[in-house]
Amino acid sequence: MKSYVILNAAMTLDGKIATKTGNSEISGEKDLIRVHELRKEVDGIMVGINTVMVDNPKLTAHKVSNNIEDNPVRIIVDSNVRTPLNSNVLNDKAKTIIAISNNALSSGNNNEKIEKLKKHADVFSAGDYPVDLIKLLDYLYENGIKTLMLEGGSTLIWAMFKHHLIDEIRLCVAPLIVGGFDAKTLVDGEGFKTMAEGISLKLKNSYSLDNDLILEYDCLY
Ligand SMILES: NC(=O)c1ccc[n+]([C@@H]2O[C@H](COP(=O)([O-])OP(=O)(O)OC[C@H]3O[C@@H](n4cnc5c(N)ncnc54)[C@H](O)[C@@H]3O)[C@@H](O)[C@H]2O)c1
Ligand SMILES: Nc1nc(=O)c(N)c(NC[C@H](O)[C@H](O)[C@H](O)COP(=O)(O)O)[nH]1
Repeated sequence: MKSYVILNAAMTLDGKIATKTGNSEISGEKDLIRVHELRKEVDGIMVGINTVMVDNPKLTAHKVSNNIEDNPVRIIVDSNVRTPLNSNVLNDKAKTIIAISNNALSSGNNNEKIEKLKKHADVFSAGDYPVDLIKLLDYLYENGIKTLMLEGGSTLIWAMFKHHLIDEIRLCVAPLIVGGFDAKTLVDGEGFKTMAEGISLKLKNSYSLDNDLILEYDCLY
């Protein structure tokens, strides 16, 4: 069994989730409240290591609650043990799991860093390289994370789609165009070769929040 995964993200109308410089303040205030309500509802929240390095997010429900018990378990997918020790995700506001690769664990080069991380987080290893997402989701489910919010970024979102691990999408489309070959889109990675291989979606809800449009889809595999 694996966790039920809800991808939540905000993109510009031209499909970017950050500018070429990594700036990603896209959602309006009402959408951010929606995101934090969702963080409060789910058991876990997962991001890729680049999102931690670029945004230094807290990944708590701090906009809607001060109660630590409302915060989901934070999961960082970090094959090479790059999580900075002063990251907000290592604060004491919620439990954190750092998922690393078996190669990073067995090389011996990261022993000191792993010991330091273990003071603030659980460290779980799966897959030689990169992190084996299927094993990670099994582990999360076995450890009580039945619902998991995926917050990005583009590379991890691709890997999760490739393995058919995303069940639902909640997307904020902001009325903005930023362009840029190097700006991250909702899904990057290697991509499928044909439309036929693409993930089909079923639109189940759509509504406006001020100037933002919220779209909700189920993934059909
Ligand atoms: N607008 C939004 O909703 C939103 C949300 C989150 C992040 N972002 C933006 O996304 C950008 C970061 O995205 P990104 O694509 O560079 O990085 P990412 O956050 O997706 O992290 C990718 C990294 O995760 C690691 N990883 C470990 N195991 C992996 C696996 N099995 N598959 C894939 N990756 C694995 C790799 O080191 C990889 O480079 C930032 O600019 C951030 O601001 C935007
Ligand atoms: N829905 C959404 N709208 C945005 O405009 C935006 N930038 C993100 N991005 C998610 C990403 O993970 C951010 O880093 C956190 O939103 C940082 O916020 P916190 O410190 O965790 O509250 N997500």
